[in-house]
Amino acid sequence: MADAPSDAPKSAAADTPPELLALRHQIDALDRDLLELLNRRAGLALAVGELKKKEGSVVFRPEREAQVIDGLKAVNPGPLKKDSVAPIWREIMSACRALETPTRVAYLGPAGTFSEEAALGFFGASIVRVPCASIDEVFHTTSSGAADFGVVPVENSTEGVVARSLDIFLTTPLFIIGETSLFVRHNLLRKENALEGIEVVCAHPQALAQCHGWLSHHLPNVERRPVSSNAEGARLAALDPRLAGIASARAGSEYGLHLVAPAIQDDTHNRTRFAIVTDPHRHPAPKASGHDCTSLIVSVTNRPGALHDMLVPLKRHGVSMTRFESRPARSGQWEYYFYVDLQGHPDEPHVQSAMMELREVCAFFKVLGTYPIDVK
Ligand SMILES: O=C(O)C(=O)C[C@]1(C(=O)O)C=C[C@@H](O)C=C1
Repeated sequence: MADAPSDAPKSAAADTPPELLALRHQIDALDRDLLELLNRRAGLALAVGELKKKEGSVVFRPEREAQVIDGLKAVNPGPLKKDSVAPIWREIMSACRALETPTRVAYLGPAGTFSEEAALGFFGASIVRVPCASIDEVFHTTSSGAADFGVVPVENSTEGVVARSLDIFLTTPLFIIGETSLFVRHNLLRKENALEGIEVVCAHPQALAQCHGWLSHHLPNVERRPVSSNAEGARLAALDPRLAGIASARAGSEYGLHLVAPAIQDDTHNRTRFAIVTDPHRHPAPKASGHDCTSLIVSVTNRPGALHDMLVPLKRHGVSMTRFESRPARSGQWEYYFYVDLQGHPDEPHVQSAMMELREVCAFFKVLGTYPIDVK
């Protein structure tokens, strides 16, 4: 006779093959060891925090965090992938940092923007989020002291520079202490799971431009409405079924929208680079980490050979230029500001000499910051 069905739920273990159970047992034991080790690490971070408080020095040390990650990647024996090291240790250091002091980070909000994702990617999740309504507000919130750091987009691999950020860099008292970049995957989001019936697509102008080809092909007669951020577009789409937004999948789940069409950006390798800014009166420039970048804005007077003269000191001292961007100076004279990234740190003698000579030939010379190159 068959057994009478029992109402009692079967224990998960009863169904699990013994081999799997044994492996999970080992994982559980290691997780407890890891937790113990992480707590010991957190205790040391707390002691570092006390020391820093006594000395009156700042908690966040981007160069130290970059060195910790670089060092671990170099000795990682696997099978954990090298690329997994940075995100794991960023979170560990974020949690340790939060024990020392809260880190308030301003970025272009609302919740669900790529800027928020960049902030979390750089600082880890243990931060106080300060979403702002515009790039201008991110700078303002950071310089007023309402946030310790600001995260602003500076360039996109499809669309080029983020002009507003570069223009503000010209006059802001803030400086750059870090950089991070993100793969930007745009998705069409909507309340209804269909393309039919969409009357307006709302997104940040950069996102509309990055999806121009897809929109022209699939929604040729639909209005494209620029809004302050992609997450704002998603928020609006959640309020009105005639609207669709273009934003991250995270923004879609944040606002309860269907992902009607995934990855609609024209360039599959679409990346955005962000700068991390802070107030130099409250935070010192990062020390040399061994893999650094120095960002400058310079201009030269409009005369034959001026640009060539600018490059000579870099060549003479063997300093690589990894970025060269021009923006009109708005003088009406066809004059330009050049946004230049140099490889290295001003504490390195060859970089210092090149910068001193460069300053001599420039009509305008501003150091935007020096910081560890993004470690992934
Ligand atoms: O080494 C320090 O200065 C610390 O405060 C510790 C620690 C870490 O967790 O490793 C935390 C925050 C800093 O940004 C750098 C590193």
